[in-house]
Amino acid sequence: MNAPRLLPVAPSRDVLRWAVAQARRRPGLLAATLAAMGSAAAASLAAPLATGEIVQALAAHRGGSAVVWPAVRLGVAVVVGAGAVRAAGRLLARLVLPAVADLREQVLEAAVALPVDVVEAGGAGDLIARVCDDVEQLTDAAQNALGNFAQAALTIAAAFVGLAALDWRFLLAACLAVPVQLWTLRWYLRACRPVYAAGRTADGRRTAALLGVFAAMPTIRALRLESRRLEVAQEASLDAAGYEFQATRLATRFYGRLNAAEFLGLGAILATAAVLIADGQTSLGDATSAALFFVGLFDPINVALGVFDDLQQASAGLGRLLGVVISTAADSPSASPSASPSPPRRAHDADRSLRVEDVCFSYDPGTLPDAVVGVSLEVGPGRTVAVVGVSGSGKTTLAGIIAGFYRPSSGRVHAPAGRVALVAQQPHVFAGTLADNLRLAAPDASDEALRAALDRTGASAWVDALPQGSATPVGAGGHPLTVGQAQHLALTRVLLLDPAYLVLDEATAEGGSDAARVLDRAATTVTRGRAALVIAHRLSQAAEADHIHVMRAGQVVESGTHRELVAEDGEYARLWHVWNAFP
Ligand SMILES: Nc1ncnc2c1ncn2[C@@H]1O[C@H](COP(=O)(O)OP(=O)(O)OP(=O)(O)O)[C@@H](O)[C@H]1O
Repeated sequence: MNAPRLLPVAPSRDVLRWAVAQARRRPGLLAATLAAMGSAAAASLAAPLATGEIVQALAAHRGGSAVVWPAVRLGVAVVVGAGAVRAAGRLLARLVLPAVADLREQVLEAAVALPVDVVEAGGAGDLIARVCDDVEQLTDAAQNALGNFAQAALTIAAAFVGLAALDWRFLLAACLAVPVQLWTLRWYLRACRPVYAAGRTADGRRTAALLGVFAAMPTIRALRLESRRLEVAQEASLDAAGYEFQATRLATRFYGRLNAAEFLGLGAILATAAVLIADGQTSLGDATSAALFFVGLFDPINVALGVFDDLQQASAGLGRLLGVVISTAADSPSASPSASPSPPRRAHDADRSLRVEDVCFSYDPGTLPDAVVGVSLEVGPGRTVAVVGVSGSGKTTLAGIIAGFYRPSSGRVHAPAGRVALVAQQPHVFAGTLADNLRLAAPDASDEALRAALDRTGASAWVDALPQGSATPVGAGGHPLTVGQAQHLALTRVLLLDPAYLVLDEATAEGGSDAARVLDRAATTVTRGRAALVIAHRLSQAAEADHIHVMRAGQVVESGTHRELVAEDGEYARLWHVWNAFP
């Protein structure tokens, strides 16, 4: 079995660039957030200083009145600090959550635009893990870890300033802990990075394995493959759980080493205090404040280093999310079917034709032969070109390539006037009302516009007969639609979308005879005025087209008008005679 080709991950510099760009978009909010965090950090200095003064007053037996003012300052510092922390949390949420929401939308948009073969190559699990788990992780980190980290960093900086202000030797003593902390952090980051990266990938594989079991349930049951498939899913789950176990073990060792650093630093400060007090170079109050500054560092340091866990994972997730956006921008033919930048639009420009140039495609290069081999064709504005051929000749694959679902392995599709819309053989009906299904193409369309489109394609007759007309729920769990009705709906949606290019893949093939005539008329209405490529199953459709290409084994073997091809007496003529004998 081929290993899945997972979607790319954006490099760290792109992640950083994205984060900086987001911060720059809201400079006022960023400044207010930093100001609130700074106030909270400053307030955290006041409490140890006031406590030191109280200790000094009590030690010097200065009486109860000497402790009142420091006690008041202590109370004010606590209240102001708490208020500033709350304000900073709210401001930070307003700063980062919209950015995460924007990214989520971009990723969803990009995921929908990804070529089908790219999604299939990585397994749908990879994409789902990114769109669900990574977004959740990033939102969580944006709400908690980021704020906690920034606040802790400012509090640490403030405490070091406080220590230096009391006596530079206290600062020096506290700094003894720093090399151990930095070494611990360096060790931890090096050790946990590959574990987290592998863990996220294993999560993706686990999701893919579980999805595989659910998607193939009938086949699994029919072939009695339950135990084998469960084994595969179990292996993937154990693999993912193994990485979580490794991460927990690393975190435990990490906190153990931090405790050792704290012990070292506090011991050094107390020893320094003892020497300085004995020499009369510092007071008991200042020594108390210094010790409290250092003890006050325990929490923020643990928080700052500890949330690296979350920030690391969020940054890995961000890289994976940006990877989806980047890969779509770089690869997706559906975002722009042309490999080269589109020239500016020019009305009535002869160069607005849909051009397919020497396109090849294989569903599994190296294993399967090309399903489309060196196909070239052109569809001018307002023209209808038909593609015909026996089953398996490559028509549907060609339609998928032109619509941007598959990336050609060579050659290119050039669609200079905009996107290519596809009406597939079996269009999907989305869960929602029938009107919702139409509004997918035109979210702002009024009820009147929907009605006009339904009238034009002739679908209003059966839509009005539905229990609640266009407000009838359809799709999964809703009113069932026939394949013909789903195609009719898809054709109506094309009118609302109004694309320059249209590919109809046997859109009318499934209809019964009366329904087929209605759908044929709808198809004619919809293709009018566009460059339309019709994958024609019914040769009566092909006969009306401006030009016809005949495919065999992935190649175009004949081209011409209906009249020319019948006269040529080749493959098309043979198909046409068979069609007339057994329409
Ligand atoms: N998802 C797929 N994976 C692998 N091979 C595929 C896949 N889909 C189609 N093929 C193969 O590609 C070739 C072209 O198939 P395609 O469906 O494009 O032909 P078609 O002319 O549209 O056939 P039909 O008229 O029956 O829909 C066939 O050999 C088919 O078996």
